[in-house]
Amino acid sequence: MTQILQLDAVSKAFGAVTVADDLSYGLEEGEALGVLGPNGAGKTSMFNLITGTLKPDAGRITFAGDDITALGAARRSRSGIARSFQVPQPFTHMTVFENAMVAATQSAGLAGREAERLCIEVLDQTELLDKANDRAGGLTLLNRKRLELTRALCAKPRLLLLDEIAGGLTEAECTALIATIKSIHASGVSIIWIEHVVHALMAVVERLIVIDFGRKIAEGEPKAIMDSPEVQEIYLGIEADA
Ligand SMILES: Nc1ncnc2c1ncn2[C@@H]1O[C@H](COP(=O)(O)OP(=O)(O)OP(=O)(O)O)[C@@H](O)[C@H]1O
Repeated sequence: MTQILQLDAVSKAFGAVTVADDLSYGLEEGEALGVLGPNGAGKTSMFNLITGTLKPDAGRITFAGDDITALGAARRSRSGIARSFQVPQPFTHMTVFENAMVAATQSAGLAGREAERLCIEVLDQTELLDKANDRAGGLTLLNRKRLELTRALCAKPRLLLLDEIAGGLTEAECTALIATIKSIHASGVSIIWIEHVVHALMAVVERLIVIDFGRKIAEGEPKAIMDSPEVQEIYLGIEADA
C-alpha cells in the first residue's frame, strides 16, 4: 500500500494553548481514518495544518511522497487535498450546480464540458443531481452537507478531510449521509474524518485516533480504541458535550 499522508512530530501552539503536540501518524492511500477528541482538543487545527492554512511550529507533513510543510494552501489544494467545513460554506445565492462548478473550475482547474461532466458525476454520487438547479441557500441541512461534500469532491481530491459533517442531522439523515460517505470511500478517496457522532464514524472508518490537548492519546482498530478505559472516559465527555 502507498502512504498518502504522514505527519511527523508536528507541533503548534497559540500562546499557552497547544493544538498539536508532537503529533505523528500516517494514512494509507484509500484508507478511512476517524479522529475523536473533546472540544478544543485541536482537531480542526490539525486539518488547518494539513491544508496549509496554519503553519506548524515544528515537524513535517508529507503528502503523496512530497514534503508539503512549506507549501501554501492553494498548492496543497491543487495537489489533491480537499476539506469540508464544520459549518457549511456554500455560495448561498448560487445554485447547487453553480457551486459545484466553482469548485471544478477553481480547485480542479477544469473548464467547459470537462468541468460540467465532473460536476454531474459528483452530484450523482452525493445524491444532489435532482437539486442541481436549486438555490444553495434554500437546501435542507442534509443537502447542505451533501453540497459541502460535492464542493470538496469537485476539487478531485486524493485526500478528503471531513470536519464534523454528521452533526445536527436526524438519525435517518445521518444514515443517508453515512451511505454517501461509504460510497466516496469505496471510490478510492482517502478520508480523515473528525466526528463527535461516534456511531457514524464507526460505520465507515478502518482506524481511529484520539486527540486530547493536541496530543495523540490512542490509535488503532476502532472497536478496540472505543473499548479502552482512557478513551471511554473522554468518549463519555464527548457524549455529554455533543
Ligand atoms: N487561530 C487561533 N488563535 C488562537 N487560538 C486558536 C486558534 N485556532 C484555534 N485556537 C484554539 O485552539 C484550541 C483548539 O481548537 P480547535 O478548533 O482545533 O479544536 P477542536 O478539537 O476542533 O474543537 P471542536 O471539537 O470544538 O471543534 C481551542 O482552544 C481554540 O480556541
